[in-house]
Amino acid sequence: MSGEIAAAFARAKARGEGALVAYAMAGDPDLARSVDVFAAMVEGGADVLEIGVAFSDPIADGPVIQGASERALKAGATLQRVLDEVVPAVRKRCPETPLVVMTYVNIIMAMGVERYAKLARERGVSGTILPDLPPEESGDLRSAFDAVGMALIPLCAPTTPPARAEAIAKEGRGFVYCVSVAGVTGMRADLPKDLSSRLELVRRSSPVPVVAGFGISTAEQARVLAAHSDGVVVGSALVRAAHTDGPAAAKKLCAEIKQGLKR
Ligand SMILES: O=P(O)(O)OC[C@@H](O)[C@@H](O)c1c[nH]c2ccccc12
Repeated sequence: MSGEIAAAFARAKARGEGALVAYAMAGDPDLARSVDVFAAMVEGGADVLEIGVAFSDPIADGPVIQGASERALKAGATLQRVLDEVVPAVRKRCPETPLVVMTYVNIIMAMGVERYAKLARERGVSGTILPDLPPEESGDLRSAFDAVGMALIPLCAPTTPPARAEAIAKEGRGFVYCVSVAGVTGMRADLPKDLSSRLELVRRSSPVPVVAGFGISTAEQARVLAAHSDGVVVGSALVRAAHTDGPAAAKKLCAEIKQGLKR
């Protein structure tokens, strides 16, 4: 089950590196050119790609990703088109790299959970992240995704009580996503001091790799977090680099952050 994700983390570990989960928005600036961004990030060293599917009300997102979401919606990036056009194209150019879809529950419900699970898996998606999924509903989705061999990747927030974080970690699929700060996505100069201990706590209960995400944009931040996790997620900084200076800039930033992830 979602063996591709486990294999990617294992490959990074064998090289003595933390894994880089690199996020970009499918359809930013348009569907074809977003494929170039994903491929460039893999050339820069990204181990896992997180493919954003735009939603009109992205409550967990800060200004950078909100901007990307608006551009993607204008470019016509629906879930169906992302699965039909972006995922297969990225799959083809980056055959070794696991793909994870990140979107909001409404988008999945609109397609139908079972239909999404089947189609996404067929197209080569290894996991899905849904930040607004209520805990009561996660069991049903997890079962539907388990049935096709796709991971429902859980999130742990700074506000998640330790016992709850342990329970979430135990049910982890693919990897566990530890959100570093309460609030929305976006680059931050400082990350909370207790993040390392939260990561260690989750790691003790998790059968799958544990990554830190939200606010990370530099090699130095990655270096600090790599000591307490299996890797980091970088989103806004890559979205901004690609938007301002194109795919090559996103590739360069991935390579810099990978330097920081070397143990
Ligand atoms: O942008 P940041 O701060 O680097 O955070 C990662 C993030 O972009 C990506 O994982 C993501 C984008 N939108 C989200 C919404 C919720 C959780 C996670 C995400």
